[in-house]
Amino acid sequence: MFINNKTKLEHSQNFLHSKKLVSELIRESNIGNKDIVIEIGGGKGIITEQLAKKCNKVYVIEYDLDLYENLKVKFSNRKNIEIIYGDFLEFELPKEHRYKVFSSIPYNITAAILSKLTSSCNPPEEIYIIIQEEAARKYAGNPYNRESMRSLLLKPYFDFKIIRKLKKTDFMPVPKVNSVFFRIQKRKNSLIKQDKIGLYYDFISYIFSKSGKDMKSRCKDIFSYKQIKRLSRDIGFKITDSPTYLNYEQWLKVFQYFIIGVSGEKKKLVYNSYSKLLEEQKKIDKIHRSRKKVAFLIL
Ligand SMILES: C[S@@+](CC[C@H](N)C(=O)[O-])C[C@H]1O[C@@H](n2cnc3c(N)ncnc32)[C@H](O)[C@@H]1O
Repeated sequence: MFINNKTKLEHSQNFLHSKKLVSELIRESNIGNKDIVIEIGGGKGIITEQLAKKCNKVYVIEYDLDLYENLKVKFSNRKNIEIIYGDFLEFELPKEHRYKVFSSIPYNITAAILSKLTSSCNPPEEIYIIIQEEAARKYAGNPYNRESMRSLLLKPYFDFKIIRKLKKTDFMPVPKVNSVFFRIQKRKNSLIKQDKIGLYYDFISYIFSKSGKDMKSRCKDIFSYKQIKRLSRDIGFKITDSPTYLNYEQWLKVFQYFIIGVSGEKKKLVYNSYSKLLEEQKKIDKIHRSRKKVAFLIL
């Protein structure tokens, strides 16, 4: 009994209980009858059931053995539902096919799930997730929150939208935190040209990894005082603002200026900043996750 409770807590299980709500959420998405959809954590199948009526095929990955076995039985006669046992984080995403994700995700692995999906070489066309409100705001940045390094690194490729807020009582057991229905949509074309995207990643990582609280101190090695003063006037920020005060559009303008107005020597200062950041992140992830590798192939 004790072991069961512990397992359930680790798997972050707050279940939706209203079929009406689930069908509204699916209606608010762009899931259609041609779509192949991955559901992370099927739980008791409340989303799976209705997704399968709307789309071509649903692949459900469930990490709780009891829930997995119940789902297998419940959907044994449904040809367009495939239930897979395992950890989504060890699951191999489709390499070529178009697909979407629809899921009420386990909140304890939000960052790992979103990092896996958005950094894939073939990311989902659309990700519809129920997620903790605070996390959604951080990912989306402006206009829901101030921008973060994460939102600025993702925005060239993805568009974010909080579709609606949910009530705590929409879940059983009732969670302590607020939740939202959130959409991450892959852009048809990146907002930054392919040959400049590496430099943009390095540039943003450099500024956000630098010490100093404001734009003036973080940019001092790449822009002269005169340049940062002019940029602040033209783009509309204060040199004493924190980098998170500038929105994505303003950052694009600062980056454009960095491309044309800064010497090659100064550009070199930002090189490899993104890969250094990833290395540090990897070290942190290694500490957090020492899971056994189980790979699943789908599609
Ligand atoms: C918040 S519940 C949502 C369940 C159900 N879809 C619903 O809406 O009621 C999250 C589900 O993800 C499962 N889960 C937790 N960690 C997982 C992982 N690493 N991989 C796959 N499923 C996981 C849990 O067992 C649980 O069923």
